[in-house]
Amino acid sequence: MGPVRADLPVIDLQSPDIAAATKSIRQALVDYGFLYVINHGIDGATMKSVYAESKKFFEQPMEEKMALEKNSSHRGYIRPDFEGFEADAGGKGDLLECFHIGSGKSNDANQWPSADRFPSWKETMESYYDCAIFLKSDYVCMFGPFTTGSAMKSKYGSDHGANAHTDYGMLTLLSTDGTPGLQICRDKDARPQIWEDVHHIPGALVVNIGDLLERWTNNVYRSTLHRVLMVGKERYSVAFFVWPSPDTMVTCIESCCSEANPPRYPPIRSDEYLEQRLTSTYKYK
Ligand SMILES: O=C(O)CCC(=O)C(=O)O
Ligand SMILES: [Fe+2]
Repeated sequence: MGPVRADLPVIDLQSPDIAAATKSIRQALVDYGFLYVINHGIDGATMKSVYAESKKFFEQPMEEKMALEKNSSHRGYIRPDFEGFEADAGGKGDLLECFHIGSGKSNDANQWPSADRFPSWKETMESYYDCAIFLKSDYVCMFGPFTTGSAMKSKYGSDHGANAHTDYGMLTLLSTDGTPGLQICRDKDARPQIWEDVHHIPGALVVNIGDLLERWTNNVYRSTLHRVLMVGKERYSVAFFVWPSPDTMVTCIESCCSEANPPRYPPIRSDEYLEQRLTSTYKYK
């Protein structure tokens, strides 16, 4: 028998019953750290163009892609076997290719393919980015009023997937081209680990919690271990990572601790935490 299907809740972001939707979101984040959202406002045409542009970029010869290799701000192209998630420390990196875009159109650290050969690349990616930012703001207000940073990653793989890992930031909004492979492991300490398939729901986005939010909520919300197994077919996905603004002090949220359940982690600035995590991920250079 293959892995079971993860029975993740589907949250309708246009639901008129906000109280019920909020309750389901909270429960899903406590139980799984993963959920689906529908009616999220990113239209099918935008999605389609992001995949078409990604495909065109990743299909280029390696030397063309390497001309935009990731810079010190972690923006740009990441070749296969470069991104090593900590969960596999000592092992090899992922056999996936990625392209990272960072927050803000004014951000000079971003790298873009040449406008001659990719006339609509930048515009397409920025348009998706803007939709995701708009969407993210609905979520972020649940956690309090602070501004956020973010990054977007377009990924491509054909033979091997992503090693088991948790995401680092606050939230991840994930879209895939429908090719299966994503799996979650709800109890990271269980042995053997039990993996469940996250099936594709056309048009839905998968939302999951990252380690920073787990830390912020004193482990009330779960950053769930996940991985991507390849099924011998090419697969594209786009992940949008939501981070708090760099100077945010991540100090245990009051309602998540008490005398009996004291904070497990000392306060840390958001940029310090993320830099530590990014540096250890990209140590394979
Ligand atoms: O491609 C996917 O389905 C998941 C990718 C992922 O987990 C990540 O980029 O952090
Ligand atoms: Fe991930």
